[in-house]
Amino acid sequence: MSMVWGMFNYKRRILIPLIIAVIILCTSMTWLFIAMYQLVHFSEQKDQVDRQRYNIAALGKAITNAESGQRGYLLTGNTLFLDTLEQGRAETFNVIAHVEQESTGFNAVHTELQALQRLVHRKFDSMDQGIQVQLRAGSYAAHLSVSKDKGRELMTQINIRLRELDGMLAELRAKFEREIRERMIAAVIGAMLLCLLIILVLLFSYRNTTQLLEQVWQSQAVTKKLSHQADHDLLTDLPNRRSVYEHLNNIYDVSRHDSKPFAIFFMDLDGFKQVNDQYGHEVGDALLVEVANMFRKVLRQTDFLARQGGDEFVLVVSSYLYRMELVQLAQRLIQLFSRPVMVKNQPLNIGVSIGIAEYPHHGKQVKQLLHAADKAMYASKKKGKNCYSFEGE
Ligand SMILES: Nc1nc2c(ncn2[C@@H]2O[C@H](COP(=O)(O)OP(=O)(O)OP(=O)(O)O)[C@@H](O)[C@H]2O)c(=O)[nH]1
Repeated sequence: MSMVWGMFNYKRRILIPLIIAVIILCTSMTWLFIAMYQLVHFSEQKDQVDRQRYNIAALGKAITNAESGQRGYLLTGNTLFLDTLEQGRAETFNVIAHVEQESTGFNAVHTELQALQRLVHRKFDSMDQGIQVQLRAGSYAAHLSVSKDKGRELMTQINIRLRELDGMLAELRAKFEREIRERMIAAVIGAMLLCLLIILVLLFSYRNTTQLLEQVWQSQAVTKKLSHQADHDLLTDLPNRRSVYEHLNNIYDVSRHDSKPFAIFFMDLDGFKQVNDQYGHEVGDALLVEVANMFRKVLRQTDFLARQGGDEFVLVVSSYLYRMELVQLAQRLIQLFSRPVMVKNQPLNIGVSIGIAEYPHHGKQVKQLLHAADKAMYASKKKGKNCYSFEGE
C-alpha cells in the first residue's frame, strides 16, 4: 500500500516539472530552429548581394570595354575595334541579365537597375550612331565630337548609377551581416538553453529515480521484515510454530516422494518454571535465547529448529541414514545441560526432555507424527526428565 502511495506521490512530483520541461524544450527547439533557418536565409542573401556587387563591377568594365572599341574605331577606322565593341556589348548585356536575375527580392535595387539599363541602351545607341556617321563619312568626322560629349555624359551618368547601386548593395550587405550576427547569438542562446534543460532533466530524473529506488528498497525491507516476523519467534529469532507446520509439510512431501525417513524431536526444558520463579521472567527470557544458541551450535545446516512455544522446541532432522544418528544427536543435546547454563552471571540448572518420532514408522501424517513426538517427550518426563524417548518405546 505504502509503495503504491509512494508511486502516486512520485508521479505527482514529476508531472509538473515534466510539463514545464516539455514546454521549455519545445520553445527552445522552435527558437533554435527559427534562428538556424534565418541564419541560412540571411547568409544566402548576403552571398547574393556579394554576387551582385561583383556583377556591378563587371558591368562597368564591360561598358568601358565596349566604349574603348568604339573610340578605337572612330580614331583609327580599324574595323577590328568593332569586334571589341561587340564583345563589350555582349558582355554588358550578359552581365545585365545576371544582375536582373539576382536582383529578385531587392526592390530598390531592381528599380535602380532598370534606370541603369535604360542608360546603357542609350549609351550603346549613341555609340552605334557615332559608328554609323563615321561609316557614312568614310573617315574621322569632326562633328563626331558632339556625339562624343553625349557619350561621355551618358558614361558619367552610368558610373553614378553604378556607384549608387554598389552603395545600396553595400548597405544591404551590412544589414544582412547584422542579421546574421543576431541570429548566431540567438542560436547560441537556444543551444545553451537546450543543454541546460537536458542537464536539469538528467539531474532531476536521477534524483527522482534514486528516491524511487530508495522507497522501493525501503518497502521491500519492511515487507521482508514483516514476513520474517510472521514466521519467526521474536525472542529467539527461531522459526515459530506456524513455520514448523509449513516446514514439516514440505519435508513430508519430499520424503514421501523420495521414500526417505525424517524425524521430529519434541523438546521441553526441565526446571524452566523454577528459573522464572526464582530469577524473574527477564532471566527466563535470556535463558531461552541462550538455549536456542546452544542448540544451534550442535545442529547441522539441514536440521530445522523452531520454538514451538513456552519452553518447547521442535527439531526436524531430515537427512540421516540410521536411527543411531538420531540417538547420538539426542545425547549431544542432553549433554549440553550437563553443566549449569550461565545467564546474566547466574548458573542455572536445567535439562531437556526429548521425544522422537520417525516418519514413516510412527505416523504417516504430519499431525500424527507431531503428536507422537509430543507423547514420547512426556514419556521422557515420566522417566525422570533430561533424557530422550522414541515413540512407543
Ligand atoms: N520467561 C518466559 N517464560 C515463559 C515464556 N513462555 C512461557 N513461559 C513460562 O514457562 C513455563 C513453562 O512451564 P513448564 O514447562 O511447566 O515448566 P517446567 O519448570 O519446565 O516444568 P516441566 O516441563 O514439567 O519440567 C511457564 O511458567 C510459563 O509461564 C516466555 O516467553 N518467557
